Amino acid sequence: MTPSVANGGTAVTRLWTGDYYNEGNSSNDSIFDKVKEECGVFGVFGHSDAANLSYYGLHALQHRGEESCGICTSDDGTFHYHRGMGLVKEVFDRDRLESLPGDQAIGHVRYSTAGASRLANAQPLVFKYRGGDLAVCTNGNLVNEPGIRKELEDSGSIFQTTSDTEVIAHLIARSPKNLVDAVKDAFSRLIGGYAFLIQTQGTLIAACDPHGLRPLVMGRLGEGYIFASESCALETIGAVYERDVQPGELLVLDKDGLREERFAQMQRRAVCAMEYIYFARPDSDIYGVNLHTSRKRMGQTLAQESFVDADIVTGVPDSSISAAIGYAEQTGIPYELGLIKNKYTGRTFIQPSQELREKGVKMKLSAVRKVVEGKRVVMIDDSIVRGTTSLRIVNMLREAGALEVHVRITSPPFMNPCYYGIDTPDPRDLIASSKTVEEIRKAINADSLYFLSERGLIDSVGGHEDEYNRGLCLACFNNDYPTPVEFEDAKLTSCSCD
Ligand SMILES: O=P(O)(O)OC[C@H]1O[C@H](OP(=O)(O)OP(=O)(O)O)[C@H](O)[C@@H]1O
Ligand SMILES: NC(=O)CC[C@H](N)C(=O)O
Ligand code: SF4
Ligand SMILES: [Mg+2]
Repeated sequence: MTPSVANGGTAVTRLWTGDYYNEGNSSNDSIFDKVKEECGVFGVFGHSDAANLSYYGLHALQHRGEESCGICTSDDGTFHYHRGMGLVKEVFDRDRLESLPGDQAIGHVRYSTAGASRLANAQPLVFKYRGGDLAVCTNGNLVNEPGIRKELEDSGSIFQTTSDTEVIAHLIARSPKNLVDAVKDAFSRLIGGYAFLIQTQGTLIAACDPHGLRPLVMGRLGEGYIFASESCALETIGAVYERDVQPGELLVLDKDGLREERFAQMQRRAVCAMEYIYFARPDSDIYGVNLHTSRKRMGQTLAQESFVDADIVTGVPDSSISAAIGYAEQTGIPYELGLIKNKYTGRTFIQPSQELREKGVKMKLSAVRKVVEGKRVVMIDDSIVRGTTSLRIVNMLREAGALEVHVRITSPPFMNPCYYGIDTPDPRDLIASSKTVEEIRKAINADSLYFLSERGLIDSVGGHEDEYNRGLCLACFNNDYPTPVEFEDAKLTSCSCD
């Protein structure tokens, strides 16, 4: 699929690699080989240690984005900020944090989906406008951003970045209304999946898209308020979880305290299923559902749907360990540590060539020969995207002496691109888009292969009261996108919204 984007009557073609989604990155094709993490946001309001808390909060969210990070504080009406390429612990040190005073902050860890991975696009983005200072950061992706950007540029806007996040700042700055109404109007124009934090001197605003595609939680630390993409970041700084930011909701904090507002009615709720399957940390809860527990249930459900007689169950670390425990518990087959992940490998995707990438995977994972030798192994992983990881791991287990390797995947076949903040490869490279399950089994050299059913996935996540298929976004599996994703001649053409 090559979607196009409306633009006042002129169709703008959106390409999948290089052109729009990651302009400037196309030469480094290694970053397109996987479904990649998204971004993480973190915010503090009313706590004198805002920068340090943001540092620890972002560190807890590091798995959501390793390319760049930043923190912007507000101290008595003055903004202080720092952004850099790399990990939180590389970009910030004690001196740097001391240079960011204030009792208010927003921070970000980035994995780019729109706009190249470079310093200019690192977030929070910071601006001066007629209302003073303005900082914004987001996790997600704005599907109709190119059209809005074009419209703004045509009427004089000069963009500082190629990040989709910047349009919100322009929309706010151009509005004659007060800040909160300007923000509401701006959000009502955006289509996509997002969790936004917006800061001005004395105000912090948190908002979630009308479908709740991207998670955002609020907690309390003493008198202060904390926002984070995942609840694990609250736990890390000793904050107490209070609630999830609801789809279409706008939470406003200022000198008068917390105000709960809406910019849209909640539409079809569609929380990203991949958050539950893969992205979020197992110690996080999303909408009250713990990630480890739901992944364990996915393993149990997989076992009910596709039992196979074997000697050991092993999970691909780290994301599939919970599911492997569930599969083992359900079947009575012992769970074993058949695969080990090297903690120090880090960002394997930045290695440039295919050859080095393959070495990178070997650097990252190894089979434990003494555990798998002579055994029939059930190997659990969360997803097959291109199929390269599964093939390598199956071969690794065989080379270590496994007699049989049965692959069980805790998601349905990944067949369609994501438009909501997950970086997916070119749709033609998604192995399930062109191969049957049996063909994939052969391609990854497995003795058997089974993908968790959509029904099984929904039941395993649980906690979603909506009717079948209505509480989760499953579009990368079933092509049912909760928002329009194609724009042509100013007409929305692929709307599956209610
Ligand atoms: O079919 P593929 O294109 O190979 O992609 C699928 C793999 O990618 C992810 O792992 P990854 O190694 O990226 O990172 P992880 O260590 O966070 O699981 C995912 O967990 C699968 O294992
Ligand atoms: N992965 C994300 O959530 C990315 C946020 C935003 N679209 C960017 O590319 O900066
Ligand atoms: S398309 Fe897939 S990855 Fe994207 S939001 Fe929906 S479930 Fe998540
Ligand atoms: Mg993996």
